[in-house]
Amino acid sequence: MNTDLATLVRAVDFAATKHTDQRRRNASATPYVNHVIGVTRILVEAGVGDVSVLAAALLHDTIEDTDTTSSEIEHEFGVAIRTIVDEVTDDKSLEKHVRKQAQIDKAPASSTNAKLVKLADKIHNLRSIEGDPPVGWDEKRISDYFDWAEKVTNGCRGVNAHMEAILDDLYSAHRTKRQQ
Ligand SMILES: Nc1nc2c(ncn2[C@@H]2O[C@H](COP(=O)(O)OP(=O)(O)O)[C@@H](OP(=O)(O)OP(=O)(O)O)[C@H]2O)c(=O)[nH]1
Ligand SMILES: [Mn+2]
Repeated sequence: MNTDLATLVRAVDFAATKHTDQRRRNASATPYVNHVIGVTRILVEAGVGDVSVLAAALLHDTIEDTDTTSSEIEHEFGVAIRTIVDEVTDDKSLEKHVRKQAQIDKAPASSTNAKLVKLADKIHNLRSIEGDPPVGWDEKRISDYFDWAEKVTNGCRGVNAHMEAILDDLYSAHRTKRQQ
């Protein structure tokens, strides 16, 4: 089999297995793996064809949200993919506000590949917040997430015009809605 295709299938299977007991926090408790598959689809539709970036997108929440370790990713998928996943992994031992600020601060110096995954991750989260928000999120929490995401994605600009245009539309639609 084509090795790129094999890597992607192994990554989707690895992600589905690792996230198997996790659900999104929306009312219908969507399987968590739908998020990482959706993020990867956004990249493909934005013209990203690098298999390392697409596999890293499939794996991007495994270290942060499951028992997966960085060395396990390296062992299974190699150093290039491990490096991208590490770059988009938050340090969960930090307090939430410190962790959120760190994403803003670290974004501009991230690699192009990590920026691509971050842009797609934020697009997927913002779209799902608008259409099917996490249970208990009021308008203020939603607006705060939009404001924070904009700061992070502003630090990731210059790597993909298609995703940046999607984000511009999401932020401007949200601003219009907020003013109503
Ligand atoms: N929009 C949305 N998000 C959900 C849902 N269920 C789980 N999440 C996850 O929650 C995170 C956003 O919620 P926050 O309250 O800001 O963050 P926290 O979980 O890290 O504390 C995202 O993590 P992340 O993907 O690691 O990205 P990031 O936002 O931390 O960069 C997102 O994937 C859902 O139903 N809708
Ligand atoms: Mn994510």
